[in-house]
Amino acid sequence: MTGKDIPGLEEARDTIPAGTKINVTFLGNEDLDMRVSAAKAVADMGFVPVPHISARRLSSQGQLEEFLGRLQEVGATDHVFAVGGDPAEPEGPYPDSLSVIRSGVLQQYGVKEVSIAGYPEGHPDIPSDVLWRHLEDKSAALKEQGLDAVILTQFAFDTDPVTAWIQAVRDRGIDTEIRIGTPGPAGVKRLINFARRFGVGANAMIVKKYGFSLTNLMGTAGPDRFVTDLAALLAQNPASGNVRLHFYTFGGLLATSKWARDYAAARS
Ligand SMILES: NC(=O)C1=CN([C@@H]2O[C@H](COP(=O)(O)OP(=O)(O)OC[C@H]3O[C@@H](n4cnc5c(N)ncnc54)[C@H](O)[C@@H]3O)[C@@H](O)[C@H]2O)C=CC1
Ligand SMILES: Nc1nc(=O)c2c([nH]1)NC[C@@H]1CN(c3ccc(C(=O)N[C@@H](CCC(=O)O)C(=O)O)cc3)CN21
Repeated sequence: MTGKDIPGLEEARDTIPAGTKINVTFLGNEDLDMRVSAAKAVADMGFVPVPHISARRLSSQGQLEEFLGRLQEVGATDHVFAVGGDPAEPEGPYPDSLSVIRSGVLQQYGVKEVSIAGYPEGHPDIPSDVLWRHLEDKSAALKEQGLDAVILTQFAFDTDPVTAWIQAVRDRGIDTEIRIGTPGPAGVKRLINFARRFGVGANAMIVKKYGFSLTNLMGTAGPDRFVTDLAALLAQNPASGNVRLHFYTFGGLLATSKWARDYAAARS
């Protein structure tokens, strides 16, 4: 959820299982108060907040500590997502999430588990060898610091790069839990726009397999086939290890939570 989504969370709360992790983004158009209020709302409703920390958006160590201090007051520091951040140039002392992890500041505010980003299709502005080196270095740094790690991926519409990437992570000896970024049901136009913005593959072939068409932007699309296909592919390969889903709620929290509830119910 974003800092603006507290009403959406209230609307969806009865549809989300207690204890569900809910991430709170660190967007440039939101401020500290909004991020802390959203994390507090998540905790107050019986869910587990995972606030995002965007390294390149931090102007100083003081700002990082102020954010973590405020989050700790509302019981929202057990889990965080440490990510680089989209600014082309760092706004302060942290050029990447590795430098936030290595600062040692996280533990001082009660952080126990850190999720880090994964890119099954790479990143438009970061070379692939740099991404892999940072994934390995972050995994090692978290181990050294005694912090639990989770890898949370960019969303995708195509299961092929996702399964190949999971294999590549395991081949590097990284056995961390992986959460595959999965778009919750949302308007097709919105899905395509977000995919473009973040460099996620969405050509005609990919989206046809996923379940929508580039020539009809009117409807909505959910991850039914994506999740069903992914589950089947992972079941064929036990070396995939611990792989779960992370939903991006581009179409709102309620639409995603209803989708997940109904999908699970249909299979139980
Ligand atoms: N996967 C997700 O859900 C999200 C991803 N992102 C974006 O993904 C990007 C990378 O994040 P991480 O994997 O945590 O990287 P990272 O912090 O581990 O950094 C890896 C390397 O990429 C460089 N780098 C990081 N962000 C950059 C940028 N915006 N432009 C140019 N170089 C950059 C760093 O200097 C470093 O060398 C960032 O742009 C981040 O904002 C942001 C929010 C959510
Ligand atoms: N490279 C990268 N940077 C990101 O910031 C990012 C990713 N990848 N991958 C997906 C996640 C999810 N993100 C987001 C970002 C914005 C909204 C959102 O609802 N933004 C609006 C509405 C704007 C719109 O409609 O375009 C807002 O009110 O801020 C949701 C998820 C950001 N994320």
